Amino acid sequence: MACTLDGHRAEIAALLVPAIAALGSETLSVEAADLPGRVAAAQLPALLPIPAFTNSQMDGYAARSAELSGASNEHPVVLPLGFTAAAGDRQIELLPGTVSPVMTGAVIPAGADTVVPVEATSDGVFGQLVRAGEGGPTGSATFTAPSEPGRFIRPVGQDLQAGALVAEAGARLTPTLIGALAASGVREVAVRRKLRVLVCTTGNELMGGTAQAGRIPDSNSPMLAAALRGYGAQVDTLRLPDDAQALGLALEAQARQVDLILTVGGISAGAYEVVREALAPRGGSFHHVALQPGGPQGFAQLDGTPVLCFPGNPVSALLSLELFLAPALRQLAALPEPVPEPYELAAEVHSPAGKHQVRRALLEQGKVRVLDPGSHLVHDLARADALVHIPVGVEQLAAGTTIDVWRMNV
Ligand SMILES: Nc1nc2c(c(=O)[nH]1)N[C@H]1C(S)=C(S)[C@@H](COP(=O)(O)OP(=O)(O)OC[C@H]3O[C@@H](n4cnc5c(N)ncnc54)[C@H](O)[C@@H]3O)O[C@H]1N2
Ligand code: MOO
Repeated sequence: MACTLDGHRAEIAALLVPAIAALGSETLSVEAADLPGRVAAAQLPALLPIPAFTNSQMDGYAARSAELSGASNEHPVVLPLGFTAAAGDRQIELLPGTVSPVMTGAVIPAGADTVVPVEATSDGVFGQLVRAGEGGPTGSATFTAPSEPGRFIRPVGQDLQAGALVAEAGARLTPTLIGALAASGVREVAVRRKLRVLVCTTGNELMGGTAQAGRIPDSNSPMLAAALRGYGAQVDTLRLPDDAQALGLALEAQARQVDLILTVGGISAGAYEVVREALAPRGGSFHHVALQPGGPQGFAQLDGTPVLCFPGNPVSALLSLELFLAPALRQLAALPEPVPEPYELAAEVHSPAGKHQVRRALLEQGKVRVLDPGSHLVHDLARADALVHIPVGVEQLAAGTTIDVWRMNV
C-alpha cells in the first residue's frame, strides 16, 4: 500500500532534524555580500545608541531657546555667530548670547537646546563661517520667531538605546536590519552556517550528446540548485551515469562533505534504477507515496547525512523539494510559510482516485485555470502562477468551486 503524503512528510522531517540541529555558525562582516538573508545565530545587542549622539536635524543655527523667546517680525533678535559645527566635528560649546551654525548630523553644541533652519532666519543663507581652531567667528544671524526646546534636535538613543536588542537570535537579516546593525556599531554578525547540499542527478540520457542519440539536457540540476540557493543553501551538483556501484561509492565519499544529499531519478520500477540499487543495500527505504506527481520517493542516511531521493521527472523533482524539503529550508532561513488564497475554478478538474494531486495553474481574470498534470511539462511548471492541491478522496471539482491556491514563481 502507498504511503500517505503526510506520512512521508513526517518521515523526511524527522530525518532532517539532526542535520539541521547540527548546523553551526560563522561570523560575517556587516558589509559581506553574503549577509542578506542569513539568520542571526545569537542575540544582537546595539553597541552604540541610535542616534549615536544628540545631533542636528537641519542645516541652521543651534541656539538657546530662552534667548529667542521674544523674537518677532517687529522685534527681531540678532545674535553674533559662534563657531560652526559640521557633521563629523567634535562637540563645541555654545557661548551664552551667541548662536552656532550647525549642519545636519553635527553634534549639538553644549548649551544649545534648539535649532533654527537657516532658511527660517531673515538672512536666509549662511554668511562667512568659522570652524573651531580656524580663528575668531564674525557676523550674526537674525531671528524673527521663537524656537521651542528640542526643535530639530535628534536626541541620542531616540531610536534604540545601547545594549538594547537590534535583532533576536533566529532573525532573518534583511537589508534594513543590516542597516540598523551597522548604525548601532555592530561590525560582525554570527549567522547560521549555510546548509551544504549535494544535488546528484543520474541517468545515461544526461551524459551529453544529441536528442537524436536519446540524450537530453539535465534540467533538474540547475532547477533544484536554484531553488535550494533561493532558500539560502550552498549547493554542489554531481551528474552520474547509470552505474549503481559507482554512484554508491560517490555518494559515500560525498556524504562527509555535505549536510544533505538529494538524488534525482533512478528510483521507480525500471530496469536501471541506480539510486535504489545503490542505496537499498545501504539501508535506504523506497516506497510509493499516494501523490501525483512525485509518487516514487526514497530516503537513506550515509554516514549520518540524510539522503532524499526524488523522482526524475522535472515537475516531480521540483514539487518533491517543495513538499518535503522546503518547509525545513524555510524554517532554517526564517522565512514564513506561504499562505493560500481562495480562487474560483475556471473549468472542471479531475484528479486520480486515491492520490493527493498537485496541479500547476494560471491565475486569469480572477479565476484559477488548472494546467495539464504531466510531470514532464517543465515549461508549464515555469509559466505557472500557482499550485493547487486536490486531496485524496476528491476526484472531481466543478467549474466555479472555490479552492485554495498557493502562489509560485513570484
Ligand atoms: N512501471 C512504472 N513506471 C514508472 C512509474 C511506476 O510507478 N511504474 N512511476 C513513474 C513516475 S510517477 C515517475 S515520477 C518516474 C520516476 O522515475 P525515476 O525517479 O526512476 O526517474 P528516471 O526514470 O530516472 O527519470 C524519469 C524521467 O525524468 C527524466 N529525467 C531524469 N533526470 C532528469 C534530469 N536531471 N533532467 C531532466 N530530466 C530528467 C528522465 O529522462 C525520464 O524521462 O517513473 C515513472 N515510471
Ligand atoms: O510521480 Mo510521477 O511524478 O507522477 O510523474
